[in-house]
Amino acid sequence: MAAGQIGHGVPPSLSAKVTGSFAYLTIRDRMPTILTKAIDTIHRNKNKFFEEYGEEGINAEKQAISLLSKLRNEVQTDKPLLELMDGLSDTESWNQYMQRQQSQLGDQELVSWFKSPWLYVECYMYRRIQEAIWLNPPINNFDVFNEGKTQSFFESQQAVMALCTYLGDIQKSMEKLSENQMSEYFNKLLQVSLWGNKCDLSISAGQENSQKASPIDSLNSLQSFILVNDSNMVWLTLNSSRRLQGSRKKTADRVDIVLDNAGFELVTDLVLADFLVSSGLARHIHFHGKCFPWFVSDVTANDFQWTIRQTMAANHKWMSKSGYQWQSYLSEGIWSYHDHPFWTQPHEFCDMAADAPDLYATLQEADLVLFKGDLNYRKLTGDRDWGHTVDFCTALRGFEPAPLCSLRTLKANVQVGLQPGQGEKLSTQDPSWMTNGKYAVIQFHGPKLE
Ligand SMILES: O=P(O)(O)OC[C@@]1(O)O[C@H](CO)[C@@H](O)[C@@H]1O
Ligand SMILES: [Mn+2]
Repeated sequence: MAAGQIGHGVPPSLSAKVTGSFAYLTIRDRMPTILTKAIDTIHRNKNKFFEEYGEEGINAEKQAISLLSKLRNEVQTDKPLLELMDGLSDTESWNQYMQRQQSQLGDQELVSWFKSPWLYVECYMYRRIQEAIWLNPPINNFDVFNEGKTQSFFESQQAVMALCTYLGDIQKSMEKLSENQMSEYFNKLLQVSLWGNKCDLSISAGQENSQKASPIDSLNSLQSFILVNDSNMVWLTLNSSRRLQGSRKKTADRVDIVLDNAGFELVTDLVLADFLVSSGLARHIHFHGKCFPWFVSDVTANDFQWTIRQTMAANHKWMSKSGYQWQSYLSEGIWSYHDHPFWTQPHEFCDMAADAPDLYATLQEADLVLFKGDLNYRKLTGDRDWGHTVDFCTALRGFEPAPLCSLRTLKANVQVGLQPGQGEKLSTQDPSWMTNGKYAVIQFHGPKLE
């Protein structure tokens, strides 16, 4: 059992209270750096704002920068968190969440950056960045993280082409595939989507002169870094709902993908989704993205559409073919993109049923929900100080809208569902195993099928 366990068997939230912890270093170093970069980006776009909006654009740029500099100062000096002032549809809910955090803390101290749960304050920072933009028309549609996202897409072109070619090859022989071959391809594309979450893109052959043009080639050498691999359960879940079709099931087979990052990772998710549909493993895919720019690289509706348009426009046969295919899935309603304010709120997912019952009900319609990335894992497990051998099911604390699977490379120090001794062994071999992005999990929760 983890140190610091509190009542009802639920361990405390990770927080910067613990000096030197990953949460502490993130808030002390990483978050101010992200704010500085956002400020620089706005400043670099000054001329563009002037060309588009004249003096008004320049004034908005100055105002937004001033709000972000103030925010950076609040973080660095551990000021109390402030209520949001922008009066948007989620403002009230954020302010109520702050009250909730305050009541948990008691009257002795105020909710602040280094004292409150890391998950909460980190999410809050991204909402405050957005407030600084939204409060400043006419630049209120500006995405401060857009440049990084598009750059990540362009830098991984080689890997994207290789992946689309691989998908095209599978699809040419799809009719003749045995069950075994099908499951092999499924596992490969699931793992490509998993490693797509490794934000340094080292899986991609994006580097110059690389012989390994395909991310598929790296999979074997990465295999031993997958600490929990429940992909067989995911495969069985997809196949069992296929068998049930037409009998007990009211709705068509549906897989939901709760997206994480734009750039190469999004392409790996689209390729996986294409395979699920073209192989008949799923009939519909619902993608879930963010309502506004979030955690630097997360997918918004704009990023989603942009990525598909870019793929269509590529000067590469298989890549553009994939892009056109994806566009037609969307226009035929086989694929759909959804966003919901809950994905850009700070709640642990165990709160979803009570705090976003409509979203919970939507997920309940899926046969399988894939959660991409580290932040989703933190929210699944509540970003708490769980022992490594605690069951994934225990850490989910009742969040089970449908069979679900987390595809995550480890970038934060929460990891459950390991074998006894596994965490200790890793800590000796590689002390930063939980945060260096080298390791990953494919972790499933749902009915156990044979
Ligand atoms: O969810 P993702 O994109 O895989 O990762 C998000 C992330 O970069 O942000 C946090 C640190 O700032 C960590 O949860 C994680 O490292
Ligand atoms: Mn992300």
